[in-house]
Amino acid sequence: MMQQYLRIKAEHPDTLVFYRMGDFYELFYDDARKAHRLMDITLTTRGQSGGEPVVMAGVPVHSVESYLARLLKLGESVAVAEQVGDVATAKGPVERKVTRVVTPGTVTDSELLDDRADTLLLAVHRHRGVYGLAWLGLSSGQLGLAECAERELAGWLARLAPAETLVDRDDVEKNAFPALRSSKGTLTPRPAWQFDTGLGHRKLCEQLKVASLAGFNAQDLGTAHAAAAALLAYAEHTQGRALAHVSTLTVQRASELLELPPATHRNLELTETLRGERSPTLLSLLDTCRTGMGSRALRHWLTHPLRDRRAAQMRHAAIEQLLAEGYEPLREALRAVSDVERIVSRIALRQVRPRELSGLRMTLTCLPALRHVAPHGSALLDECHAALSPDPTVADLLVRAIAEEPAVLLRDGGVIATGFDPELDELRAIGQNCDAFLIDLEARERARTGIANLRVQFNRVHGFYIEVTSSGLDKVPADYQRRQTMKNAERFITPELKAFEDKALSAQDRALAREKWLYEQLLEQLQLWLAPLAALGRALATLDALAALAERAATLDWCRPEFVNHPCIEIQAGRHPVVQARLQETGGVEFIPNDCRLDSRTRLLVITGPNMGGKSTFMRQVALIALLAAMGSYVPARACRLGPIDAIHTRIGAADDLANAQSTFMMEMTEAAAIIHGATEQSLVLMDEIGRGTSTFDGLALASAIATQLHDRNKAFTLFATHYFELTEFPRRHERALNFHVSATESGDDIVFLHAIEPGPASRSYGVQVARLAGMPPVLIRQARAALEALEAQSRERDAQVDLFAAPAAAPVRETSPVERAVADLNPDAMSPKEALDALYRLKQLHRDGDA
Ligand SMILES: Nc1ncnc2c1ncn2[C@@H]1O[C@H](COP(=O)(O)OP(=O)(O)OP(=O)(O)O)[C@@H](O)[C@H]1O
Repeated sequence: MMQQYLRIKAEHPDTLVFYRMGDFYELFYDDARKAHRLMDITLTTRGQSGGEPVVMAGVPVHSVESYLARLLKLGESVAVAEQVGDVATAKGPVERKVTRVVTPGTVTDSELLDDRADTLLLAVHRHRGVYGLAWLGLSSGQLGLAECAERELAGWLARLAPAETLVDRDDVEKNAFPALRSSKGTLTPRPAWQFDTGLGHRKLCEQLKVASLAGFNAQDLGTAHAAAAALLAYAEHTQGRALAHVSTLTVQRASELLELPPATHRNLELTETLRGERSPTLLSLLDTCRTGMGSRALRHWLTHPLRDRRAAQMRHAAIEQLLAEGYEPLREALRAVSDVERIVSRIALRQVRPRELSGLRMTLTCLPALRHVAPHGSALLDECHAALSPDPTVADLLVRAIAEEPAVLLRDGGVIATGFDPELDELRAIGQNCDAFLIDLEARERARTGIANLRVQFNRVHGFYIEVTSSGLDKVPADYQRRQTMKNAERFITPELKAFEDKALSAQDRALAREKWLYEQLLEQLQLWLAPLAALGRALATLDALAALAERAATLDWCRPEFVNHPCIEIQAGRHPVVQARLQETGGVEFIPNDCRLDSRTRLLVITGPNMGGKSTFMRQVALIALLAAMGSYVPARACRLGPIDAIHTRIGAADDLANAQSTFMMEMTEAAAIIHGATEQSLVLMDEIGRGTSTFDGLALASAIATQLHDRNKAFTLFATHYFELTEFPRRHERALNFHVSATESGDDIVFLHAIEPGPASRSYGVQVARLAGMPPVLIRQARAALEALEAQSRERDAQVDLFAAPAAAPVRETSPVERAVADLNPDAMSPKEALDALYRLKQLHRDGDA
């Protein structure tokens, strides 16, 4: 048996192997030690193999799913080796085979998956500075390809949030992907040869059943094809079969998406709070979907907003229609809907459970009612409607084939409906007639033996038996054979009962085998309907997400944003949706709405004001409104008009990134540098207190240089919050900049925040008052106030004014050397090899002369 185990283990060296032994899955040696460490299951030793005691740990079969879930969460993969041989007839150990490999990126089990987020498997391949990406949602059937530059990789990882990423083993050893280190999913090294462009192209064509990828606009993505080769091979390997439900491909080009760098994802708390929690975030506020499919669609819209605003506009129009016609009946109807998208994938992978099929049946039968309440009248709603009428054959088949309330597992029987298959019905009838036979037998035997309390019974271990208590033992007839002795009774079997037992048990076995076969046939038939069922899943998901957005718009009083083609961000009475919701929950304090107006003449706002005044909240709300509009949602404002936006960049104070050994200041500058390099005239940039991580002079100098750069060169729409009062001079010298401040008033020693954004610079900073509010001891506050007065007096006395915004002196002009001039004169295209060699000698000579 250990030989068999070691053979299986050798095929799965990087994966924990669960080896089925009776009612347990056993892990051996290092796998056992690891399982002990990760899940605290008891280590034991048993027997010896190769002279060493065998270290093992076991997991009960009935609770295996919960252990798998825990291991997947920890990023581990598991190969499950089942007994496939016949226990009764096997000589030596029963044959075992790995029947499934469960990995973080390829699970499809509804119990192991997060309902409300997609689980993606990603493969990344690097070739000549280009990164090829290929990803697969095994439980949704979506396949995607993209290529990007190194600086964009982190953005893609943040957007896709893969559960597992496949990379070339050599690259892992060379530590070639620093961006992957900060990605949360599991990193799985794969052999280099699996990342092959030609192989990938072929595999993609086979998968999609096409001769060329041109139809998907994916022809020219060689590096991504190489990633796809590894991706598809791994997915098929873990599923043990082809992926019938993966029939289409999306190519995503970064230039088509509104760019949301990882810092923006984090700072705006889109799907996770800064502390890594799921709520309160923008998504948790938005997601009132009735189904997991709807939640996943909504998350996708939020993390993949498109620059082209047509898709968003179609969603806006659908929401308007839902608001006009009523969305509640539709949301009610969606409660009865199962996760069709995942069920369809599991049908394709032939892993679908009986209860999932009865869920699908329920969904299909309630579709007419759902169609009735789903509003028409917008392009997107009409498109969804069209997918809500799948061929009735599927529903009919499921009604006939699957029992009203099927068992959880096929192996328990009771899955196929009565009346579907005459042979199964007959086998079942034998089992059901059992009761009548036993009652009859009991009566006959009592009469024959005269033992009044004789009982005919059954248990799983001993089968059928006749039980006679001690008082009746002397009346037991000769044809009774003893089966078991109890404390106060004996159990017997008779030839008649034995014959019946054989028939009943074999009928039961045959019924189970028949059910299994019928179920497989059913799955085979369902393969014909995968495409329309997948379209149904998508339509239901879209309707659910739209209805949730409509509900949010109505409940939270949001408005439909307007898109225009000229550059502008105009928001009237905008609110930060998450802060507003929190204020309402915690004490009924009113959120103060604020306007924002940026256009081609006003591109940068310098925002000053006290700590706690609401600067960060205001800046974030502008970004959230722009993002909500781009994803197709209504927005928290009275009115909103937006020009084209290509990216939202944010630089907002963050904690030290200790994991990557970067100081706060280094992080601050790295992020700011990325913005300076990436922001365009169509980008929205939030800069919150840049420069505060270093000394005052350094910080001020850098902040003013960064503001100048953003204003003069990038020309991005910029909200620039700062505590450096000196920067309020900026707008006087820069025509497209304006000062704004958050208002506050003093009442005695106390400060009252008004949270209103008003034109002009702040008059003072109120830092000491805020410290007092925070509970600093009075003596400390007095000392700080005295020091502040002294500093202010000193600064008034200093008359010299530094010109913070003066253009730097031009870099000194350097004389070019004779070698450089000679190189500039060369024209390699017009040279013969001989001339080129001569030129090389001449250059060498010139260089030598220069040194001399
Ligand atoms: N418009 C508003 N209406 C009501 N309350 C607000 C508003 N804006 C902010 N607040 C409240 O004030 C708190 C502080 O806001 P915020 O963090 O935006 O201040 P800040 O000016 O950026 O402070 P700091 O300079 O210390 O970072 C928020 O948590 C919120 O409770």
